Amino acid sequence: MNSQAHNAPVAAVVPDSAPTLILEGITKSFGPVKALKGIDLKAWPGEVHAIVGENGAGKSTLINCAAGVLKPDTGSVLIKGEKAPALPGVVRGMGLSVAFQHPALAPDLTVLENLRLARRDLGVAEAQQILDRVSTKTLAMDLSDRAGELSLAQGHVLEIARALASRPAVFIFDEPTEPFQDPEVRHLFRLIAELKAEGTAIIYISHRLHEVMSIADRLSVLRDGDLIETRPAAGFTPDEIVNLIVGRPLGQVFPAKGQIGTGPKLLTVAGLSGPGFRDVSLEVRPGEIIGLAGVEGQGQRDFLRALAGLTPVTEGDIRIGMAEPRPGVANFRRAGVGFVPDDRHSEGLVLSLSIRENEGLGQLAAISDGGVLNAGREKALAEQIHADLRVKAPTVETPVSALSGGNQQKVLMGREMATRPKVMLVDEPTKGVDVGSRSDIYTKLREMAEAGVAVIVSSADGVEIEGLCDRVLVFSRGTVVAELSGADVNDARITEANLKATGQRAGTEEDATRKRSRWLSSDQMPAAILILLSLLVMGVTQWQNAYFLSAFSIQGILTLTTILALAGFAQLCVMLNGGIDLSIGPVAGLAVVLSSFLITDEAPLGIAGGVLVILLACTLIGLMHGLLVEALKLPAIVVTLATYTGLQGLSLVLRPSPAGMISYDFTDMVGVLAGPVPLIFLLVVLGGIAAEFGLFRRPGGRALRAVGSNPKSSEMIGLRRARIVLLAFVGSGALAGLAGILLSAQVGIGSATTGVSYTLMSVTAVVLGGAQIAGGRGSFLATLAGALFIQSIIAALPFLNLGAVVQYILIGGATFVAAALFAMIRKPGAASAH
Ligand SMILES: Nc1ncnc2c1ncn2[C@@H]1O[C@H](COP(=O)(O)OP(=O)(O)OP(=O)(O)O)[C@@H](O)[C@H]1O
Repeated sequence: MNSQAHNAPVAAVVPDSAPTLILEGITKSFGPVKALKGIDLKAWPGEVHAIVGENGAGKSTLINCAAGVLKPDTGSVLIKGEKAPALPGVVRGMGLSVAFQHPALAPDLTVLENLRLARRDLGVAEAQQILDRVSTKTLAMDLSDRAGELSLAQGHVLEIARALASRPAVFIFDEPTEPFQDPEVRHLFRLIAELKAEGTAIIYISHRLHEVMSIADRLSVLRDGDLIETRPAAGFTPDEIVNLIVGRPLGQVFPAKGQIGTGPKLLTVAGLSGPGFRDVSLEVRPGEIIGLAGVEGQGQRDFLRALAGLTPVTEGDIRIGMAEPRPGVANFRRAGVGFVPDDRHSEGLVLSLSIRENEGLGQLAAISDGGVLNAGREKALAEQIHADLRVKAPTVETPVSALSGGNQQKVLMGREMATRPKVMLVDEPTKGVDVGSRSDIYTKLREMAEAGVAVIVSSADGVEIEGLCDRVLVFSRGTVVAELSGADVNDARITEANLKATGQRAGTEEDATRKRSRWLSSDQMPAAILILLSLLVMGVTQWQNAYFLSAFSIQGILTLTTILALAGFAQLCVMLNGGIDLSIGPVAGLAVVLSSFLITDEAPLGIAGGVLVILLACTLIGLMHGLLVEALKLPAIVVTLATYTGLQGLSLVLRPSPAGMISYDFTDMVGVLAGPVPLIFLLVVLGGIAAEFGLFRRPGGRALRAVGSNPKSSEMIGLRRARIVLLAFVGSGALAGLAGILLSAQVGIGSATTGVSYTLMSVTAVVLGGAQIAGGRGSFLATLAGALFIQSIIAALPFLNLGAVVQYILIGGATFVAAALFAMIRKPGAASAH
């Protein structure tokens, strides 16, 4: 249907100004799925244009086309009259920002750094101002908090703040209030009113129709990729909107409340305490749905997760029927607990698997015969859920990553419901779900309660709690402060209970713990610890053997530290992107072999020429790795494993046995001292400081960490991921080459096997330095300190009369301890008080 006719500006709503955003004839297909079928839409300054539609109608796809995240198949996007390309960074620069439905944040970066991804020159004071403008007291965060440690609702606040930081002329909100409660929603609406008054054009997508009705000036309805209606919002009745969205009249959204049975208790919780909540008691009888309410972060979510066996309980009992499940989530599941977490992406679904496989994961035993999966039964199960919850996807073989947000939620809900649990725990049951499917989910939960399942729901949506639940526990500061039932289960009473009870969690002790754990989890902390450990190793060895700390051995340790640090830097470049470079050793080895041809006394190009040629060759190897990883989408480990063997072979062909003396002039040059310290060591320290500054203080370094931390989000906010990955590999090749060139001066002869051990040693230095193998975190200075620690141990052992075996045990053990320590310290929430 042609939407143009409905899309003209309406004088009562819009003054006669030009639209800030014009979408013209946008079409977009994903294979056979026609997500958008020729959409025309305009947004005017000072207007809130709401877009509603059922799950999979095409809302997010439309927004992604407007933001340049997706390239429309046809049609154009005009911002302030200018045609916008499909490049998110450019589109943002033209004045369009999106607060995405799934926050596009880099979890390993701080709040401030995430804000600066949107605007490089953002000062601390302004960043704080922006954050204060978006955040309520309950969801407040520090600029120095890591994004990965924030709660889901705080993540949404940061997402909105990030979009606001670039001062957009068009501000698109894609389901911004899903994790918000009433006070946060009201706060957001005040912000939107201010933005409207400042002349921002606002596009607002939501399934919460009462919110849409209260904020929208104009409303568009999308259905199946068509824009079927655009009118001033005041012209719609709620029933009419529902009818347009769902394509059928819906009647009652919530099913009638239940008759609470007198049967045996389904779930008994007595005096339960755990992290975030204390002394909670509850009995659930057949036929009732229990709601958990409270301001964000008051313990209700922690309590629900404890009931799922996810967090350890410190005191109290949980009984399912008469049985007491053993600790651990697997035991709780076996005892009949179904759980739907609020963060479906990180905890609920396996995005790369199909709908069928995700549904099957819920009951692997039931769909297997003698340990072999029965494909037919799995398919039948998935198709049943698909039909029951009206999941919108071509087939059950569709990967979950290709579903719209609301449909993903239905897949997750369906999986847990289908396990026929005795206790059904649901955190945000209808997050992102359209009004029609909400009704289906509520009906299913009610049917479960009536069939004798203990149903407990935690929700930020007061309307949902009021409409669905028979009894509500209101949480504040970790305890239940009110229990409401019958007619008292309403939004007003819940809010009243919240207001009466909620205080801020205070405490200088908590702040001190936070500061301490923040330092412990900082990127530079490993450097300090490793330097101390290295000094300790050297001190103990000197104490045992007075010959150890001679000028000669100090120079030896520092020279080898320099070489290993360079190899570590090379590894770090790739690891920050979430890859691993197995070829570092062979590249360094090839550089040694090439040096024995090009940096000799008879070298044809002179020393400088030889060094340059070798560096160029190694850089090209890095470039080749980057191109292969990006063009063929192969994992770095596969590409560099292949070149590991290839380069090693090449070195052996060039130097089957050690030969080719390295020029003494060059060896002397490398050995130049500044006092007792080799000059190259000082240079590598300076280089490490500069690289560290670049990594943490320059936009390029921040982009590198962001890409490693969350590649998809980085692309959505306009970082050139492919280019960054390519540059990282180029850097890696060059640095490994430089390490090899210096190594050649150290060994003095061309040998094909000299460099090989540097692959594993470089990984060790980087991991000791606290880098995250999955990408996003690492430190050049800590890698340098890691290299110093390793070389100190290697140098010390002969002086302590200990063999090489001890060296392997010590370094291996230290690496293991370091990795375990970092994993523990950096566990989400470990450094956070939220
Ligand atoms: N990357 C993708 N690959 C394949 N299909 C996709 C992809 N992204 C979206 N789709 C499909 O395009 C259609 C529109 O999806 P979209 O996410 O735009 O819906 P939506 O209106 O935002 O839904 P929701 O309210 O659930 O968020 C859906 O059928 C979805 O499955």
